[in-house]
Amino acid sequence: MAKFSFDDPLFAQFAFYSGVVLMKTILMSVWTARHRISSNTYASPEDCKFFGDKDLKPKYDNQNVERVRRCHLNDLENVVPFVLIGVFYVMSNPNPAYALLHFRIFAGARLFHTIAYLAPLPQPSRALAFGAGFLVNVSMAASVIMAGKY
Ligand SMILES: N[C@@H](CCC(=O)N[C@@H](CS)C(=O)NCC(=O)O)C(=O)O
Repeated sequence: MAKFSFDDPLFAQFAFYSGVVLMKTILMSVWTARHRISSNTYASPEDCKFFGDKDLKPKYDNQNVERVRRCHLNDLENVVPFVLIGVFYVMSNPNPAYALLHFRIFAGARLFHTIAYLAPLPQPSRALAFGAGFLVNVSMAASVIMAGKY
């Protein structure tokens, strides 16, 4: 069966979970914009002029906006590596059940990380969610390095 085709169940599962976490990451921009508009907090003079009144000045210290931005950045630090490593991981012929477990744990951990960050939930809930996703990425990267060693 051709690799990198949706006929390959492992690739289709990887694509599904990648799509979920990438969609979540993309939507963080919308969530940031929502907080910016509701609090009149814009980072650039032209945005202040366009969205606010003419005397509005740029602001960088709104706690809600900054929290969503940190959450978005954390997604970029973890979701982008997941998708990149995952491509090589799927090519390395992993055990399908074990691979699916990796994808599910990662997606669940990242969704929970967002809830924990935005709610916010008391620590160590966010740290545990980050740790679970991080370990999945490390495990997949280790498998890729082992499969690719020369
Ligand atoms: N870039 C991260 C690296 C460590 C990390 O990702 N920690 C997790 C668990 S505490 C986190 O949610 N950090 C908050 C953040 O990135 O804003 C940081 O500055 O904290």
